Amino acid sequence: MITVRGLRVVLAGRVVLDGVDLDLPDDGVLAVMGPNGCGKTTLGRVLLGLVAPDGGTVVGTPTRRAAVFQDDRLCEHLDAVANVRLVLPRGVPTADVVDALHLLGLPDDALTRPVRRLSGGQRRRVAIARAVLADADLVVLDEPFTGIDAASRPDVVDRVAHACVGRAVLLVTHDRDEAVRMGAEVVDLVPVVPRV
Ligand SMILES: Nc1ncnc2c1ncn2[C@@H]1O[C@H](COP(=O)(O)OP(=O)(O)OP(=O)(O)O)[C@@H](O)[C@H]1O
Repeated sequence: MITVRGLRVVLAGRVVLDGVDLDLPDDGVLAVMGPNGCGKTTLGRVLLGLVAPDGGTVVGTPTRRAAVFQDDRLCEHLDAVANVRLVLPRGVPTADVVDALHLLGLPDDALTRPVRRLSGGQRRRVAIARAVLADADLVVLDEPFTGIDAASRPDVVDRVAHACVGRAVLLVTHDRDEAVRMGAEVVDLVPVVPRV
């Protein structure tokens, strides 16, 4: 269990998170919702170790962590298979990587081109594959399904939910239906009210 108590984060002199309490089970999805700027991404970045808390405690964060960030953060000159291979142990057959990318809706002709030449939705699928195939105990998914077309989105959500069974997942989303589909407990983050 990851336990967050009284979390406070100050960025550029502004209090972004204050008094945040939440529990993220080792095997479960917690969806964080709330208005733009309320600190959802910042919370995910704290769990990933990218932002240090200015107050409160975060206990139980596992060592192995993976993420889908709002920007894809792919290695632009590598193809989809090579991007996923970055997080896999040596010896995983290429056919297994290809199968995983197919399951997330990548067509054959998108597998072997540098990812800089893929569409936005195709790149997203590669970023998702890389995060869920990594051997991580915590997966932070920051609006992961943005750019995935409406027709295939439910299937991608289901595949991600299936791939994440047995890990702690923090899902940042603006879509309550998506959170429910992921089997998430939903937490509404309240924006910090500036003191005057
Ligand atoms: N590096 C930074 N330096 C200063 N302020 C920042 C920084 N990153 C984020 N912020 C500010 O912190 C606040 C929270 O940002 P954050 O991205 O966590 O919100 P969010 O809830 O994820 O928003 P959205 O729904 O728009 O993605 C915002 O007011 C933002 O401007």
